Amino acid sequence: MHGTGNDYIYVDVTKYPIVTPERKAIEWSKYHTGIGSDGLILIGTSEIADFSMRIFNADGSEAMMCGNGSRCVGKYVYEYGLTRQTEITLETLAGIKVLKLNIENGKVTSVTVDMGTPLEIERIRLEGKYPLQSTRISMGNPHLVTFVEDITSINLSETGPELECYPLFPDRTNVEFAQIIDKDKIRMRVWERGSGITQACGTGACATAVAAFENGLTERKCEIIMDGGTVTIEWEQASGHILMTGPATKVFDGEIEN
Ligand SMILES: N[C@H](CCC[C@H](N)C(=O)O)C(=O)O
Repeated sequence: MHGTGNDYIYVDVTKYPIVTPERKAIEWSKYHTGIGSDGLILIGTSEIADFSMRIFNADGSEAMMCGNGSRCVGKYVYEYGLTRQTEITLETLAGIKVLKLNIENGKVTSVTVDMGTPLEIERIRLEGKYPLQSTRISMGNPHLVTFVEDITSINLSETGPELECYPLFPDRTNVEFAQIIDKDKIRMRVWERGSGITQACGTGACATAVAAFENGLTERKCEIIMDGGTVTIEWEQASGHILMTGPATKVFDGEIEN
């Protein structure tokens, strides 16, 4: 399944337990010898929510949260008959998220996720090879957002891995570059911690929207246009919560030796 092109392998571990998800994420994410994906997402039970989700990047590292993945989990549990609810709570390492499913003809076409509040927001000046004025934001997972005049001038393959491992981030970070198109429209590209350049990043879209508003560049609600598609982010003034709305798409079902 994918959310705006950010594709993961989804496994219902209540039916198909996976003993070494770190290893399987590496093995199955490979494009020529595996399935090919940005990582592996495990759907499970929860004592404190309707379902649980764990997300492993393509390098096997486990992350706290996956925005695009959470939308696809909502689609999965509804369309595979694990629930008839259209509002679902999902336990993640970044806390419980609330999903509102948008259903058309029995299919989940898009999902609105309450991503909670941004945990840390800090403007920082990077020194050295990339002297940048950036904003560090945690959505449960770490993000470094840098606004540029022309996003096509950024060589993400070169800058991404350098900034992912910048000394300020002991656990590495996701890296977003963004260009303001309008007060409610941002073009963003992402180098993801543990997966490299992906088509989109849900938590990264949230971080980008928060950084833009904090820097006075946009309104509280805006579209984040990424390589693989667009999500709508609203940072609610009353609750302080961030709402992310975007598509969820199933590509195929398959079987693989575990
Ligand atoms: N690479 C991220 C996890 C996946 C997040 C992203 N795919 C999303 O949609 O939020 C990290 O290590 O924090």
